Amino acid sequence: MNQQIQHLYTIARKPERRIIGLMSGTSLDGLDVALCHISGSGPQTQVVIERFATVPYKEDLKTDIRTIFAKDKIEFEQLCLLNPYIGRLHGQMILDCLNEWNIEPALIDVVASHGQTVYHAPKSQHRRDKFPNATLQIGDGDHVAAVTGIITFSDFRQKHVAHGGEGAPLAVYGDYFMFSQAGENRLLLNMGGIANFTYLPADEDASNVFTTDTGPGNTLLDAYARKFLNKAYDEDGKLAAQGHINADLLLALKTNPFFDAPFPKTTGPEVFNISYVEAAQAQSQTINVTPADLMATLVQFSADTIADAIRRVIRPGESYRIAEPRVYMSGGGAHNPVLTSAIHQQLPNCTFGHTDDLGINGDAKEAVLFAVLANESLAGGTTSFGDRQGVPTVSMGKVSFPR
Ligand SMILES: Nc1ncnc2c1ncn2[C@@H]1O[C@H](COP(=O)(O)OP(=O)(O)OP(=O)(O)O)[C@@H](O)[C@H]1O
Ligand SMILES: CC(=O)N[C@H]1[C@@H]2OC[C@@H](O2)[C@@H](O)[C@@H]1O[C@H](C)C(=O)O
Repeated sequence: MNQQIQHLYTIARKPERRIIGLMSGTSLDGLDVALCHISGSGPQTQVVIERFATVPYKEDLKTDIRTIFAKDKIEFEQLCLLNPYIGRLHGQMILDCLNEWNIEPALIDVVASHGQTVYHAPKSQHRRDKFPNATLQIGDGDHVAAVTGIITFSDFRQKHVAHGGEGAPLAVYGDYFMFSQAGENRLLLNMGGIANFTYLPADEDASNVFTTDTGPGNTLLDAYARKFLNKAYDEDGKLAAQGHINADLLLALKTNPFFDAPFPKTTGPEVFNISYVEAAQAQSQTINVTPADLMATLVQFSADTIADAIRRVIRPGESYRIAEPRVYMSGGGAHNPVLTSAIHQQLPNCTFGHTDDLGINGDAKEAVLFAVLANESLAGGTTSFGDRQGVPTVSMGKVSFPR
């Protein structure tokens, strides 16, 4: 037997694994690196985050990624070059973290690498009959494995697509395994570039669990922070707090079939970008709105579309009806007080917490998700989520051996 397969087999049989989960999201702020101790699998999964760091991306890397990121037309050479480049860079970032944490790479069982999404195209978006749902993540796992010497799981989303899903959100699996709690209706709301939530019913019935994107989280706020402030984001919503919501623009922003589509659904910056806002401004004759008013309106746009989606779950008479949900926030948007208080106002019947209250750092949650998915591929894979669309019972992640 190939020694590397023997090694993988040994790891799969361990009662507890040390897995590094990696996530580089749509905000392009950096690589989230979560070193997790994981035991059990499926609903018995137990995770302890041993270390966590966000390794910030340098400006030139962000610029390189933005040349192809969420763009319909790109230079193919750039895509081809970035694929190994990001893989190697992520590998090096892992080594740097381990060095800082004084942990030998040999003590890590596997790496679970999401890579960088460069284009997301569910069928509802591309609308080209003969093509399936599609999504593309780069930063090839072979390069991560070669640089770190650690077996690497990567490219998690393709199996989901292969079984009819949109390739996202995958949070449904990790959220159910880590956060489902009998007796409490929970909504796990993650606000990254794009916002999504997982519904976890109090009866823990897996066949009713799902995650859906709700639309923009921070992606438009960040785009205009770069434009107006020359900063990566509007820190603590300071600019937004100075503005007034423009009702006409807000209405135009909310006019998009994505918001009426059934759950679960996904989207990305391919749709919600500066051109989208400019089209809404033209349509609502609000091109002269001030930067502060635009920012205030965009925050309200994120808050309203998040709250509208959640209301569809909790409103009496709807099929997903639930009572007294507690909303646990995570992701960078949870640090924006203007955004969070707008959501609180929109959902007066919900109580609010943070995933940190449940033992998982909200900034690490998505990186932890990929560690959990790799753990599931190694040692689990039997939990069924029923026939609900978008939650196929599959093992995810392709294996790259270091040699
Ligand atoms: N103090 C703060 N004030 C305002 N916004 C903040 C603050 N801290 C973080 N953010 C926002 O959070 C973003 C980063 O969020 P996060 O890392 O969760 O996104 P991501 O994982 O890249 O996105 P996605 O989940 O869509 O893939 C920043 O770009 C910024 O918009
Ligand atoms: C295609 C893609 O990368 N989607 C991301 C993105 O970031 C948030 C939201 O959009 C979510 O659908 C997904 O990530 C999380 C980790 C998920 O799959 O659950």
